[in-house]
Amino acid sequence: MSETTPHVLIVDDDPGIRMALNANFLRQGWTSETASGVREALRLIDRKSYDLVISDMRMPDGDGMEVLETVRATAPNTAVILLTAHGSVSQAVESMRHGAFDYLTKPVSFDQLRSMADRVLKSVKQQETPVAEPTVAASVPQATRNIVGTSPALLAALERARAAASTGADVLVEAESGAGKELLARYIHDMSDRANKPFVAVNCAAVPDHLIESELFGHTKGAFTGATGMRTGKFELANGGTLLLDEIGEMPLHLQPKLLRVLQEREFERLGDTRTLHVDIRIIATTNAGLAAMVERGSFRHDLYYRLNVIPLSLPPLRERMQDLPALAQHFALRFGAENRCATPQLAPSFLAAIARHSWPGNVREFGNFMRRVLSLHQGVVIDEACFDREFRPVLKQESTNPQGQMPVAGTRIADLERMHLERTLVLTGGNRTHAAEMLGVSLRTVRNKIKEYGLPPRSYA
Ligand SMILES: Nc1ncnc2c1ncn2[C@@H]1O[C@H](COP(=O)(O)OP(=O)(O)OP(=O)(O)O)[C@@H](O)[C@H]1O
Repeated sequence: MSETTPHVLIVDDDPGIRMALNANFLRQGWTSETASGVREALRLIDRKSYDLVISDMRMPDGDGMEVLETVRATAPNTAVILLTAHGSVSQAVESMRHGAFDYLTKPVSFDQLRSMADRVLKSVKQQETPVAEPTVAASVPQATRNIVGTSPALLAALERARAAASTGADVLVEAESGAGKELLARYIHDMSDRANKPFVAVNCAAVPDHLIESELFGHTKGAFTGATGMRTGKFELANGGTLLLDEIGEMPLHLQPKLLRVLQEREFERLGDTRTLHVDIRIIATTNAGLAAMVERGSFRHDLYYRLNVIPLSLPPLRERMQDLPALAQHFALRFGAENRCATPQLAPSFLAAIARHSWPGNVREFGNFMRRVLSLHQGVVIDEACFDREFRPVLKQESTNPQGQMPVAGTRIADLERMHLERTLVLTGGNRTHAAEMLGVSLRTVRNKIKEYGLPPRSYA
């Protein structure tokens, strides 16, 4: 934010509102400019820098989300307040106001807008100082804005993450699948002094066992059959920044000593090479299985566990922070509107009440998948409880009444067929993933990945 008077851009296709706000801000001694639509606003944002952009949501040539996305991408220190004429989601919007950016429902009084503007600008200023208050208030850096929610449990996790970020120590994030571990890891990176350096993620469960060593450490040409060229490993790629080892519990036992050495010494060799490479990285590992129990069973080395667990962080499952649901619902609705270049779908209070009656065992991933399904299948209408009832399919429960099921009608998407087939198989095997993998003729890893991809609640499956 500039040290002098704030510079504001008002975007509204209604000339009356535009001129009234402009005159009021100018009277307050602010520098104010106006744009009559999205295109003009994007041109101005491209050329000049503003402390604050106040944008109408619906305009003939686009919507305020486009303005917001552009500002987020190009001017992270510019605050955005969106104005909407649609009041049906006031509760969600109120939560959203604290989570992603500020939001006011029209008609707004100038005083109301002015006091929100002051608060937002103050928050930006705090964020620009080196030691900022941990908060998910409006107009904070990109990473924070992506983490939606204001429940005490989430805020406490973010506060701890910020504290961890400032230390530079390695971190172990433990949470259920889909709860937001990777998001939290990115947040730690973005809040740390490595923010401008690479953030490299490796999903240890997704890389086949025989490839993970070269994936991490790289290899020279001819290091093993099939190594036709030199490959730079993820440790090298992350040099200076952060390496995320997602699902660390899946790290093969035989590789764990080598990983321990990198954690301790920050050095390693590429496969097929004798030269020792030194790296400066922060490691963030995540796990959704009880890693401590794996240590007890001997499937994870205790020395590696203690080395990784320098700062343990946990993120509560969604059912323990249900307060975040309205803001998350609104977040997915806004995203749907932006991605599909349509107006942001409206969510009725009855819909918000319906989602709050379920515990979402697959966490934010399951909830996000559900929102995408509802919004895709009910376009152009207010999303209410009836839409919820039609689309909500409690995983397993519905299928378990008739595990054999009937063949779905032609026209069902292949991905839906695959999901249904996987769910049925899991019902038949009593949730045993190993048996399900055998029945389906795929690897256990594939079953795990598909469970994750479709947002099926992991707890249900042994
Ligand atoms: N608080 C949140 N606000 C917005 N989106 C979220 C939030 N938490 C999670 N998500 C979204 O939910 C999805 C799952 O999150 P993420 O991948 O971080 O979870 P995870 O715990 O790492 O999952 P897994 O253990 O399955 O890898 C992502 O699309 C992420 O963007």
